[in-house]
Amino acid sequence: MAMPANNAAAACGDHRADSSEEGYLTIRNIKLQRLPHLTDYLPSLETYPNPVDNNPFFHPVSEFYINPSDVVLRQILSDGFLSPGPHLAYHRAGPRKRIYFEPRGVRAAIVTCGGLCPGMNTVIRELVVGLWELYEVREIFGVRAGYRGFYSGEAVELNPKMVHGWHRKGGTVLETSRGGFDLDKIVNAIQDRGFNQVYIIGGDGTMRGMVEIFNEIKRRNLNIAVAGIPKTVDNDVGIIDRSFGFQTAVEMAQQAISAAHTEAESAVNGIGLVKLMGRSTGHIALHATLSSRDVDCCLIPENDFYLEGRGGLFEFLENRLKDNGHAVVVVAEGAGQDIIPKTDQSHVEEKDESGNPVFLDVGGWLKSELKNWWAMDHPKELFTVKYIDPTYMIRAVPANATDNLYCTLLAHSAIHGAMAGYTGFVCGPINGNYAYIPVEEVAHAKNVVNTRDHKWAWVRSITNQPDFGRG
Ligand SMILES: Nc1ncnc2c1ncn2[C@@H]1O[C@H](COP(=O)(O)OP(=O)(O)O)[C@@H](O)[C@H]1O
Ligand SMILES: O=P(O)(O)OC[C@H]1O[C@](O)(COP(=O)(O)O)[C@@H](O)[C@@H]1O
Ligand SMILES: [Mg+2]
Repeated sequence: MAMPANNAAAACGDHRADSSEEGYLTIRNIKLQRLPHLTDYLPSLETYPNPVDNNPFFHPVSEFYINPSDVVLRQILSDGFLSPGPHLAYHRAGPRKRIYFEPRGVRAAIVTCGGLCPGMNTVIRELVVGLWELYEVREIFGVRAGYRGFYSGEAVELNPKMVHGWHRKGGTVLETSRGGFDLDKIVNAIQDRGFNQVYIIGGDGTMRGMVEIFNEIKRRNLNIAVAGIPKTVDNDVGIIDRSFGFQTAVEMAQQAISAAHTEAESAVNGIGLVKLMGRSTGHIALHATLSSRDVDCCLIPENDFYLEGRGGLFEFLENRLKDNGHAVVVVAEGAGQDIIPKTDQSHVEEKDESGNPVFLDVGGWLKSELKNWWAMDHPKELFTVKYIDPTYMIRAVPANATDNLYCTLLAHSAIHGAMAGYTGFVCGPINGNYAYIPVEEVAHAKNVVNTRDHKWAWVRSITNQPDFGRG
């Protein structure tokens, strides 16, 4: 008998559900975020036993399966007096006892979109291996080169043998691209090719596209589950703890900082300047600064800065050079965009194919400003700026061990969710536990550095950098 898997009220017994505000279900002190499910618009879908039941490697015990009423709390820190509840929660990720797809009837498609990020190949590999080994799915396809690949070419058939060593490679074997989002063509192609599970690996832009795909599939009443796996080297996707590949990128960034430090230390009045990725968020710069300890000043898009006068960057560096003889500055690519003088050409904001702003080169500009400043103020003293821009080197690498494990759990969570009939969802860790989150929410939740919290205070206590008038 089919149990409406999404309906936590039914799962918990209706008497325990206190109210059902739109988008949420309040059960006692928990406000559970509603998760889209195929039965929302196809109410009479059949269910099947989970094939993991018969898998000789799992021997599932009763605790193995996740109940529809198992939740992950959004906030684990709260003031008991100020926030007595109800507390926002999401459905917990993991295998369900009954599933909504007959495994041999599944035709899965996997696509990667947007910029590279360490671990993309691991996610693809684990989707293929997980679908094959856990659920006995035999029709798995890789869509080539991003969203446009749905309608512009044939998908590649994948199996565990083919993807065996992919976790050791950087980039994405399926290839990726920006732009090329054509809703009708994409959904027509999904329908024509008979895909009934679509796994989308991408960042904030990709997730906004996924919302449209999911809504269109729903509008057409199609029995197709759409699952998202958030990918962003910038760590700018909200709600989840962090994105996969981010830690690997921070590790790579540290190598650039370490080289800048060596160069600066070995020169008279040496400045090591490192520009790091981070389109409009400074997470990579911040984490690389905190973990390296060699950084004297960290400039991020969330915190405006200025060069001249009291409390400015030049004054700070002057003191640092006097005290230490060298200094290291880390700047995120999106920082300082408002103070870089614009030429007539650069006045027109450039955009990439996906509509993301293309930034002016803050590193190159800062390097020349530093040289001009020193030449003006100390014409007779030696001075060196060594500028390092590792750009793609921090993201075009295989994932480290932690990220590889993380990618595996993400892929398996996505599979379990789609098999359970959930759709229009993204999976990710919240406070260390894997959850399913409606894609609509993830697509609009940006994760920026909070310069008012402890982490930023920690950066300032390590660097002693100025607050640039925010004090
Ligand atoms: N608002 C949007 N609606 C639909 N598709 C979008 C939207 N923004 C981006 N996309 C598509 O998502 C894909 C990846 O977007 P992009 O911003 O380049 O990377 P990321 O997803 O990593 O942020 C591209 O194919 C792009 O056309
Ligand atoms: O040159 P590309 O491939 O467009 O990528 C550059 C951008 O990609 C990023 O790594 C972010 O990419 P996503 O938005 O795809 O995650 C930024 O840090 C950087 O500005
Ligand atoms: Mg993005």
